[in-house]
Amino acid sequence: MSALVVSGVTASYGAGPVLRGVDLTVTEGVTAVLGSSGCGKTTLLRVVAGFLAPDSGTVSIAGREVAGAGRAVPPRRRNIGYVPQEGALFPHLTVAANIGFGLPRAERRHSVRIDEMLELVELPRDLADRFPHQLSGGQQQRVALARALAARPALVLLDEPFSSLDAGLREETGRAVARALRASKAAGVLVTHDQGEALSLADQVAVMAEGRFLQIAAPADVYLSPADEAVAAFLGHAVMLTGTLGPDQVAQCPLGAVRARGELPAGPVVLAVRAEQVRVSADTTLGTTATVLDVSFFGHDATIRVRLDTGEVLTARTPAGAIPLTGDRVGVLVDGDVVAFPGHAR
Ligand SMILES: Nc1ncnc2c1ncn2[C@@H]1O[C@H](COP(=O)(O)OP(=O)(O)OP(=O)(O)O)[C@@H](O)[C@H]1O
Repeated sequence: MSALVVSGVTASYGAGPVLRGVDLTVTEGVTAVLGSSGCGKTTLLRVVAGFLAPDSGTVSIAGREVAGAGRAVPPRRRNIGYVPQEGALFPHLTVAANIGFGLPRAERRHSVRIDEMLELVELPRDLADRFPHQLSGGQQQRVALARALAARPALVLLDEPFSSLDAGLREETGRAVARALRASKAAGVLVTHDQGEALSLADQVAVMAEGRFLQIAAPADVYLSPADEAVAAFLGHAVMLTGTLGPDQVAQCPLGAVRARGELPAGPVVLAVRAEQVRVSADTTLGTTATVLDVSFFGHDATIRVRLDTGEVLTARTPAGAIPLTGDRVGVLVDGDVVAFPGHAR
């Protein structure tokens, strides 16, 4: 049985539609809803949680329809947990009382269940008597998840739960939260605009733009086989180049001859060139000549923005090493196959 089935959902706040026909099935594991700011991610969570009624479509949780034609099961009866952006723990309650708040009244004082939940989210038991302000941001988010999981929900909704944490803590907390969700057997829907977070933590990534899902697939599939140009451009910040594909699946484009991935008919194509596929060489006799516009050094690697002599601007991500300087003349090459889509005849 699916933990969540969203079918043909449209929703609005009175004005124009925000969700424009959304379908999503979550069976188990973590599903990341990934999209840029304002595309409707939080609105979808609100509809699933029962804080906003859909204008049309249905929502079923663990096999039971909770929203649809004339039906609106209230949030507390939906068998879901909710983890908001900044945990929203009750400041005047201890960790144990916060976690207990998610439990039926009879179970609230059972420290066994509270200990179990602390263990599940990988926090030491001696944190039970602390107050939220005595915890780090990452610990607070883990307690918020423990509270959400305490009542054994079928589904946990997480709305940008790591956005207030710094980079290192974010990764560590994200992994711990994903482990706890899997161990609890609750399915999770994680809303994020962070691609790395979505690709690394989720079993399924649902890419949203303007109130619709563009693609729902495993992380490697959305990255390596994007459904369309919009998904390709959004994930991995690909640069789109137009080209002409020959019968041998080799396309001629501003970067010279590049091999197109997949089987496309010969003719105009759009090529999605990812930064990690672009290589910059000090030897201008290699590849296509370009001028370095700027360099961003990140320690483990660097990104180099170049302008080809034909005018196109693209970004190369290279290991830190021989990094050129702004204004240098370089040769630009492409490594590996490039994702291609049918182009438009001009
Ligand atoms: N309470 C509201 N009343 C009116 N419009 C709203 C309300 N909440 C959100 N919106 C609008 O609905 C659209 C989608 O908002 P939503 O919060 O779902 O986006 P999001 O993808 O979660 O964005 P973010 O990543 O910035 O949180 C936006 O255009 C927003 O301005």
